[in-house]
Amino acid sequence: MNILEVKGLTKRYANHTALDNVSIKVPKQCIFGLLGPNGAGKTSLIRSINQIISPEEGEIFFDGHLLKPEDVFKMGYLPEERGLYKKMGVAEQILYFAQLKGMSKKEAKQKTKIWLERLSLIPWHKHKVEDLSKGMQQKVQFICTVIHEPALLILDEPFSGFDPVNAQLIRDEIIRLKDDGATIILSTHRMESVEQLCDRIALINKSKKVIEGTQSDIKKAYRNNQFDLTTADPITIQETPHKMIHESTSQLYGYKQTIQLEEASPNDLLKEVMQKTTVLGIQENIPSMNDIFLEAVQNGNIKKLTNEELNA
Ligand SMILES: Nc1ncnc2c1ncn2[C@@H]1O[C@H](COP(=O)(O)OP(=O)(O)OP(=O)(O)O)[C@@H](O)[C@H]1O
Repeated sequence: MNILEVKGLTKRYANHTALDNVSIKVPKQCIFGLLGPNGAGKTSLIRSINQIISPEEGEIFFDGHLLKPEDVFKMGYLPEERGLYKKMGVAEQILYFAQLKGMSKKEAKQKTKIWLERLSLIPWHKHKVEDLSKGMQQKVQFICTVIHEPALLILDEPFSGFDPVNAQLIRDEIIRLKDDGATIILSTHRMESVEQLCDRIALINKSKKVIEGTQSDIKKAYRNNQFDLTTADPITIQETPHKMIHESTSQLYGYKQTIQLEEASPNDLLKEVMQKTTVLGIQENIPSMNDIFLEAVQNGNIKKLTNEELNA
């Protein structure tokens, strides 16, 4: 079951088309990475889902029905440009946003205490927001976004302004929110977080969706038959169809090289190498999401996913 389905969305600003016939499907309780270079159209898509802007064409379905204004109460949106009232107290502000999203004062108070404890903000709860460091303010904004336990959370660069320890804390909280039943759309340029968190990914480039699928299907599609091979002695792989693309000598243990297999299988490679020396290790070089992003956006190399029809 999809919590969100976007069908054929087109958004134009004056004479610029920011979204061109974009469709995505976001299944319930997944972390969905919305990726794309600057200016691709991600914010335009997020704002359309939040009903901040109106697209010219297309439809958005939320939880099985055509999106309606009151669905905003079941969503939480952390925009890239943060918007807290700097002169307001920390707890006061969280309570304000919680009630704005429909929570009773009693429930909002209970949840505020839990979240302030979770994110180590209890000593600051009476301070004005402007007294807090940037990272602490980011934590307050995160709480304001999630306090009403929305079914759909849209987080735009949620890790910006955080040190590595607090970024990990927020990553852990995102996983906890998913485990508790929420669906999360995560828009970020931090590819290590995408690798760590996202079940599914859509890549938007130049206003169009160019890839959509599970992280594992996307990685399978971009496998390039490269293997890191470590051997006891330095050897040269000359025989076709192997192509050695890099050789480096490990100072600690064995000799490592990266082999590009053309026609051959890893077993063929191993058979050949085993006649010459001892194999200490072989591992497939799976492209990272960062490699795939660059390949798709810079080189325009868009691979078809095997189950693409499921995502069309
Ligand atoms: N209000 C607007 N008026 C005119 N053009 C706009 C407006 N908002 C966005 N655009 C243009 O639409 C395109 C898509 O912008 P959008 O903010 O959706 O991209 P993005 O993928 O979120 O980028 P980034 O990663 O830099 O935040 C850009 O070329 C942008 O200049």
